This record gives sequence, C-alpha cells and structure tokens, in this order.
Amino acid sequence: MKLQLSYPKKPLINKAIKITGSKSETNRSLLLQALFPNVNIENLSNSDDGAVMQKGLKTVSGEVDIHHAGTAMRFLTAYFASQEGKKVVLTGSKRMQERPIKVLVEALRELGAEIDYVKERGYPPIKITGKKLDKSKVSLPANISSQYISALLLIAPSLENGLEVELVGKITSVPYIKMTLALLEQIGVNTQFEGNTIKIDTKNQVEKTTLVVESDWSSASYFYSIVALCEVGTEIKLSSYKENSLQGDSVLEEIYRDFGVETSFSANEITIVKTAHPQLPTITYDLSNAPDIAQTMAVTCLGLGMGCHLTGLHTLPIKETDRLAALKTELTKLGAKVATDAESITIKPTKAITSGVAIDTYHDHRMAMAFAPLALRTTLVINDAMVVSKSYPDYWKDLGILGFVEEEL
Ligand SMILES: O=C(O)C1=C[C@@H](OP(=O)(O)O)[C@@H](O)[C@H](O)C1
Ligand SMILES: C=C(OP(=O)(O)O)C(=O)O
Repeated sequence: MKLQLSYPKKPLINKAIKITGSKSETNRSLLLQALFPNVNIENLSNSDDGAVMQKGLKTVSGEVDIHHAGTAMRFLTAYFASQEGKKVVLTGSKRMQERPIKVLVEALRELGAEIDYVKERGYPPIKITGKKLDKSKVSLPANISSQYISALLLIAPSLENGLEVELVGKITSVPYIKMTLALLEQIGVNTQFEGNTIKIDTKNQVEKTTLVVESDWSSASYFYSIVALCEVGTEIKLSSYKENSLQGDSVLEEIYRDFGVETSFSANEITIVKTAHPQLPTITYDLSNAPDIAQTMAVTCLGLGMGCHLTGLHTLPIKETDRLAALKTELTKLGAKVATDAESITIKPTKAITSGVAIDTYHDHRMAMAFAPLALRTTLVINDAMVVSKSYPDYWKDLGILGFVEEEL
C-alpha cells in the first residue's frame, strides 16, 4: 500500500498518544516466561515481531517462520537449542536469510548445541535439534550484534551451571545487553557484568513476578521528530514511559534538546515540547548505543535544514535493509547531499526539500516511520506503508490523531 502524506492543518497542541510496548522488552520477557512460567507480562507489544515470537515459542517441531524479526530469530535459536525434545527449522523472510547468525550458532555449538545450516553457511534457515547444553563457558565476538549475546544470556539461568560469557572486541549496542540483564534481575536471577565478562547464575524456579513492559522508545523517536519539525509551543504526550528506562533509545530525551525539544516525565507519561529553534547548524553523534534512531535523526536534520554526522553505525548494513545505503538513496531523492562510509552518515545542511517524492521503504519499518514526519514540510509518498507493523502497527492511525492526512494511492 502506498500512502500520500500531507499536513494541511496547523500542528495540534496537546495531543496524547499511547504507544505499544517495547518489542525488545516484549521478546525478552516472552522467552523468560517460556522458561519460567511464574513470569507474568503486562503491556506486551502488539507488533508483528512480538506475535511471531509468541507463536514460535509454542512450537515443538516443524518449521518456525519469524519473518523479519531479528530478535525472534536470535532468541529462538538459543531457546530451541537448549530445549531437549524440540526439533525445528527456524527460518525467516528473504532478508532474514541474509542477516548473519554464525556468531551465535558457533557459540551455542561450543556449549554443546546441535544446529545445522539448511541453505547457506552462516545464515538462516537453520535446523535445530534441542539438547541439554552441558557446558557453562563461552566466548564470542561482540561487535556484530548484541542480540547474539542477549540470546545466550536469556537462556543462561535455565542451564545447569549458569553461564559465563566472554565478549571479544568492542561491544556494540550495550544498552540492549544491560536491558537483558535488568530483566533477568527482575525475575530474581543473579547477574554480573564486569569488563568483558558476564556471569549468570542458574535458577530452577522463580517467584511469581510481573514484568511490566515500558512502551517503545524507538517508536517514540518519530514523535520527537514531529515535535522538532513543528513550531515552538507544540506539545505531544506519550505513554507509558518512565524516567529510569531499560531502553537505550531513551537517550532521545537528551539528544532532541539539540533540536529544541524538551521532555518532562509525570506518573507514566512523557510530555515533549518544542521550546526553541535549534541553534546548531550541524550535529555530531555516536549512535553505537542507539542504532535504531539513526534514521529518525537523519530525517529530523533534513527537515530542519541542519547538517549531521552520525557515527557508530557499523551495524546498520545488516539490519532490516542496509540502512546506510537506503538512507543515502532516499535522502538524496529529497535533495540532500549525503555521504556514507562503513559506519557513518554525513548530511550537509539542505535548504529546499524536493516535494512529491515517493520514499522506498525496503521492507524496513523504520524507513517508513522515519520519513513520515517530513509531511510537515512537504507532500510525500511512502511506498509499502504497512511495513510499520513490524514494530508499530498503529503508527498511521496515531499520525492521523495528530492531523496528518493519509491518502491511499
Ligand atoms: O536486542 C534487541 O532487542 C535489539 C538490539 C539491537 O540490535 P543489534 O544489537 O544487532 O545492534 C537493535 O538494533 C534491535 O532493534 C533490537
Ligand atoms: C534492527 C531492528 O530489529 P531486529 O534486528 O530485531 O529485526 C529494528 O527494529 O530496528
């Protein structure tokens, strides 16, 4: 479905949006619940990625198709590998079959797992024969995806002797590892993260515990972008959020101050307000701890006529699409001057945005969601708009609440 977006009205002040639960917290919590049935979960994500995780966890044998969900692919690999009696082929979309899984497979094999590649070595689909994993020490490269590490940590308390993980090289997406550890702690598992070593104690049973999933901060980023592109005084309330988030993307609160957006926290919601016009012609940020907001920030900068240099983006080429390449192509269509290398993107301040451009989304929810706020500046078309359901199925409905006009072409 193609959506033509425009914004004929003045920005509406004081709108409130309820955003679905974090997909990262959801998929971790679901795995913990499968291992420890005493775990109860509130505010689950209604995303496709959450749904495929739930369905996958119920499977005992046969094929499990997780579509585009990276977390489900990685977390379920570790889960099935450690479940005696379960035998599955874990597969995903065409793109998922291009996203590497070798580091995790090798780590699990080191622990005693039986996993075979069905097609190409190092990539899904994979055939997993669940086994009791009897080793308790493993080492793996940490600079490709933190999801491999989280996958091992999540199954760690169910192993007989717990697990000691040695992380080799520079650790990427660190907040996601800390989120995993925090959720383990919340269900009563002892964890320790010192230097390059993580230790997780074994746990037979957990007390009755409710994990309350905070709403998704990566999804909140699109509203930060909208407020940044609106006039001073524009205000949006988002729920349910908290000041001490487990999600690294909550760094938005700090970063968007550079775009003149202030955040305040009340009981369970945040209020984001445009308080000033941004002063800096160009911003520089290292996003190795928050890779999922790179597209949002790049588009905000374009919309504000600002330049940016975003670094630490070495993981972007192996996400839902090669996000550095996709950003460069789509921003260039809109009139921006863009340069990329293996781990960064640089955009020169751009005065005029080309109108009527159709943005290709490359099966990547964040391409659709990140470019949509530009409708505040110009009319644009989003191709394959329903791709947003990967993490935020209600996105278009929620933009409608804010006064965006969406016409199906
Ligand atoms: O663990 C997680 O929930 C995630 C980790 C990050 O991936 P990488 O560790 O591969 O950067 C992030 O991009 C992804 O959206 C979710
Ligand atoms: C990278 C992402 O997801 P995943 O790796 O879980 O597919 C994302 O949602 O931006």
